[in-house]
Amino acid sequence: MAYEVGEKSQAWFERATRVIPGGVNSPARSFRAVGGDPPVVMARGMGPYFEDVDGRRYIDYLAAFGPLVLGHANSHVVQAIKDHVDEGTLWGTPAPKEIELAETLVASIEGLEQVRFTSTGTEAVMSAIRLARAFTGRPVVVKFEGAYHGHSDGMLVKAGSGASTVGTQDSLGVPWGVVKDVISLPYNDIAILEETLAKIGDQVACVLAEPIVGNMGIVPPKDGYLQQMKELTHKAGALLIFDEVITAYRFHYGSAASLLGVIPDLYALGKIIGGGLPAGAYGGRYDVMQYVSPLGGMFQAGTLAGNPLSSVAGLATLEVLQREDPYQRMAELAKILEENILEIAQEFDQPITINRVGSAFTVFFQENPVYDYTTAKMSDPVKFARFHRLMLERGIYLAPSRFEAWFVSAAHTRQEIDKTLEACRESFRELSRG
Ligand SMILES: Cc1ncc(COP(=O)(O)O)c(C=O)c1O
Ligand SMILES: N[C@H](C=O)CCC(=O)O
Repeated sequence: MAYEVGEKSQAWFERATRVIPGGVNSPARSFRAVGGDPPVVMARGMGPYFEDVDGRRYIDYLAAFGPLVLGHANSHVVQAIKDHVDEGTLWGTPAPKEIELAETLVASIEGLEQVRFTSTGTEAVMSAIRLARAFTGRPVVVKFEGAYHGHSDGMLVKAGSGASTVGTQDSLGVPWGVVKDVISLPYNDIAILEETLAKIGDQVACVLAEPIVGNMGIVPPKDGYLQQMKELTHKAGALLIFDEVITAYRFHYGSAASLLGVIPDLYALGKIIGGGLPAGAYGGRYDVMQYVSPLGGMFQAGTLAGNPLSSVAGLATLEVLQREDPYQRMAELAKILEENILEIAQEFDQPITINRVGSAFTVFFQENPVYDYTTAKMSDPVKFARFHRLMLERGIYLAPSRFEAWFVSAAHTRQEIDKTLEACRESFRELSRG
């Protein structure tokens, strides 16, 4: 039985391709890496479910690429938005909700002494880098292959996520002048970082890392790696930036940095802090943040930054997370998926590796450990594409790329997990038949 995207999805997508390049507003949404377009066009989300425009239901593990830690349309978040929307949508002035959200972030993220809002994670990272360059007076950024830090020019060098599946690893339109000061190193290899900083450390403004990588699939740091990264970075006189756009509030009520015991100089934040509405933020050490305009000479701005509705949705999401503390339950459900998927794959002789941290994991279609971009790329793209389609056919929505995560949300229950495992069993059986 070959899966066919529904007729209404097809019709909507056909309309989309006429007016939107490739029919999608982010390449990560395209199905080109998993057997081709059209993708499914969604009509609504409720709890752990998606419903498409043809009325088909799916269990959702995309979580909109991370923000929806509470699942779709959480009643507390929706009510908070409704309660606030009559006051207006944007003011262009300081406003209570953005201040409350800033206070909440500062109180719960270790080392975040001040914070400035942006509208996206891309801007958050871009601004943190500019700030590090302003503070140190140095040009070079050291980042890691397969990490994704948004789509600002300098970050499209050996990037992961959508950039790695659509062949724009080094995007057209990015001038050499921008990327010549960006160095990409293999993740989890402390010797290479040490060598690099020994050679050119005095030109390095910052070392930028996803502390737990989410964009070549989930790849955790090796023991001691981040601590050594911090020591080497500081020895070179540079700043350490953690891009926690995915990881902040994903694994506990706070940053991954505090879970891992390594606090950076600056953070980039996004996704969960906007509760499903557009938001980003960067911040960290007080002395460094004094360089930000209008206090200091590092200019950064945004008409939509600190958007009242995003602030309200972010605050409501963080309130639920703090009050209900769903993290252990989410991690337990993800663990059940991990253990059973490994068993099922083995039963059908399908070599896979799973990297899981808490409620987020990636199934790599290869049997060796995955600890960097080179090993992540060994995941078989053809098998993943087939698996993706088989799961879709069985009502399970996975991100359409072998380099993304499955996110279990606070709305998932054992019932969805069991249905997912049934679908996995049938899908691996089909895969084993060739
Ligand atoms: C780690 C990380 N940094 C930055 C970004 C960019 O965020 P945005 O898509 O909100 O611009 C993303 C995801 O898109 C991300 O996963
Ligand atoms: N993996 C990316 C972010 O985490 C995907 C989001 C996007 O660019 O659409």
